[in-house]
Amino acid sequence: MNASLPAVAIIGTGSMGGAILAGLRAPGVRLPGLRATTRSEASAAALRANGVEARATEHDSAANTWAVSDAGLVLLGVKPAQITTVLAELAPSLRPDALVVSVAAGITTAAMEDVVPNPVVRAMPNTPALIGRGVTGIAGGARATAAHLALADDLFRTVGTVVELPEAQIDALSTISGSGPAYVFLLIEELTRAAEAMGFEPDVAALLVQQTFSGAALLLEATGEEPAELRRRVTSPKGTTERAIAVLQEAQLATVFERAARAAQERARELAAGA
Ligand SMILES: NC(=O)C1=CN([C@@H]2O[C@H](COP(=O)(O)OP(=O)(O)OC[C@H]3O[C@@H](n4cnc5c(N)ncnc54)[C@H](O)[C@@H]3O)[C@@H](O)[C@H]2O)C=CC1
Ligand SMILES: O=C(O)[C@@H]1CCC=N1
Repeated sequence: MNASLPAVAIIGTGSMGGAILAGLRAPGVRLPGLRATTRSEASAAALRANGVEARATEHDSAANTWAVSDAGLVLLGVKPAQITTVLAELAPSLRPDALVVSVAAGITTAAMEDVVPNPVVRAMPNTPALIGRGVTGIAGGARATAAHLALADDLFRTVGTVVELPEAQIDALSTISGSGPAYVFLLIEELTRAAEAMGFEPDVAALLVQQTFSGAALLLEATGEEPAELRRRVTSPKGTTERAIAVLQEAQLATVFERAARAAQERARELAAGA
């Protein structure tokens, strides 16, 4: 990945902020500065041990303002409930031309624009970003120009694929790809449990299931075939898979994911309302 970015500040370097930090430190990404903050001193120390300029907010009330003072791009990786408070804290120290990018679920660009005069982009990445295989939806707020969206696109392309879409669709995207890795891991957990119930030792069960998931995902990617066609090739007529698929379909698998996604979307609306 080749990208040239302005100085970046990551405010809240946890699972998601940390994944993006890793992308920014990949070979081929050029940026004049990178500063990161976390709440706890222990995690800031871990970042520093890894060569990152980092400070913690717990005993250092200037940590966040220090991080953003020279930044042209400010990534907010704190929890949704903290976004407006943290932005209000940053406001006096933000460069007027700095682009603010938030990955917080539910929090709209309008809510952030009420707190700072800067351009704002809302983004929804997912955790495979940690290995450069994320997919991120991005949407610009009222002050974001095409150049700001291009900058956000460059940022998230360091950790995978980027999709630009209207902000009204970001919550929906979050229910599919933002939360999606958790759905996949739940399926892996449950199939592993089934393998153990069939008598396999836990390590063998884990190996069988993990290789099956990663093999199937890679097969889908490598062949470019439709998943339904790949499933058909496993499901021999009158064979064993057919029986298993019938049981899964009886369990209303066809609707359960839509219901799950709608529940996640409702929670995003609650987060937007501050609940
Ligand atoms: N985990 C995921 O799969 C995804 C998370 N998100 C969003 O990412 C955001 C963070 O979520 P996670 O990374 O999962 O949480 P996390 O708890 O791992 O990270 C939050 C980070 O913020 C730091 N922090 C807390 N208060 C702070 C402050 N005042 N100043 C600076 N840093 C502070 C914490 O020390 C921690 O490092 C949330 O808004 C979430 O909606 C978005 C997409 C996917
Ligand atoms: O669960 C959450 O709220 C965040 C947003 C999408 C994935 N994790």
